Amino acid sequence: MPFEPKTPAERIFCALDTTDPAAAAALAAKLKGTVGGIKLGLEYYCSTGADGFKAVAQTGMPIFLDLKFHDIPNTVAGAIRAVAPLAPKILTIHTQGGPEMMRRAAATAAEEAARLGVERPVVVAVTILTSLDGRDLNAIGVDHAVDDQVVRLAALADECGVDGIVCSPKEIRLVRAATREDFTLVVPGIRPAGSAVGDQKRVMTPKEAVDAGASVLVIGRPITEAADPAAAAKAIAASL
Ligand SMILES: O=C(O)c1cc(=O)[nH]c(=O)n1[C@@H]1O[C@H](COP(=O)(O)O)[C@@H](O)[C@H]1O
Repeated sequence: MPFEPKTPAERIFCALDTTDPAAAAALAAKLKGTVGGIKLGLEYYCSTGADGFKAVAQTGMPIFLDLKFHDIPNTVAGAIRAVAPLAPKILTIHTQGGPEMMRRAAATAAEEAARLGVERPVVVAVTILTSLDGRDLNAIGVDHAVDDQVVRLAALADECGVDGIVCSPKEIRLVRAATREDFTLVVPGIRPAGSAVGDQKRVMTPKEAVDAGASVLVIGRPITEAADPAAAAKAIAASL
C-alpha cells in the first residue's frame, strides 16, 4: 500500500518530539491544513503511551507512529498487534531486524488491520539513520559506503514485502533505481536553507528531497522550534 499524497503539504509529517500531550495536541491542531500529518516517536510514546497517541489523533490529523521496531520476529509481530488498534497511518520497523522480521511485520500489520476492520498502516523500514555517516558505520563494523548499505537494505526491504523505507535525502535517487515504482520513501534529515542542522549528518532542503523522489518529508525542529510553526510549515510547503 503506497503512500500517495495529493498536495505538497500532504507530504510533510511534522515530528513532535516532546513528552507533553497537551502541547502536542495543541501544536497538531495549529498545524492542521498546513502539513499532511504528525509523527509521534519514541520520546512521546514512551512518556505518554496510547493515551498520548489518542490525544493527538483526536485532532483528526493522520499519525505516523515511529517506534522503529527492531527485535526477534515474534516480538515485533506482538508489538505490531499491540499498536494496531490505534490505526496509525505509517508505522516504522528496522531493516536490521533482518528479512524474517520484516516479512512477519508486513504480514502481521495486514492481518491485524483486517481483523480489526481498520485501515492497514504503511509499514516502512529504517535503513541507516540520518544521524550516521561513513565513520559511524565503520565504528559498528559495516565496511560499505553509506549509499551502498542503504541501497542494499532498501532492496531487501522491498523483497520482504514492506511498503517502503526511511532513508536520508542523499540516497533517494539510488534507492528509487533499485526498488519497485510505488515504494514509499520516507525522508528525515530535511533542513530548509539556513536552518540549524543539529544532530543530523545527511541533510538536504525540502525541495531537493522532493525533486529527488521523496514520498514523505519528516520535519521536526525546523517547524516546531520556529516562532510561528504553522507559518514555517506553510513556507516549506510553498517551497515545494
Ligand atoms: O524514523 C525516523 O523518522 C527518523 C529516521 C532517521 O534516520 N532520522 C531521523 O531523524 N528520524 C526522525 O525524524 C525526526 C527528525 O527531526 P528533526 O531533526 O527535528 O527534523 C526525528 O523525530 C527522528 O526521530
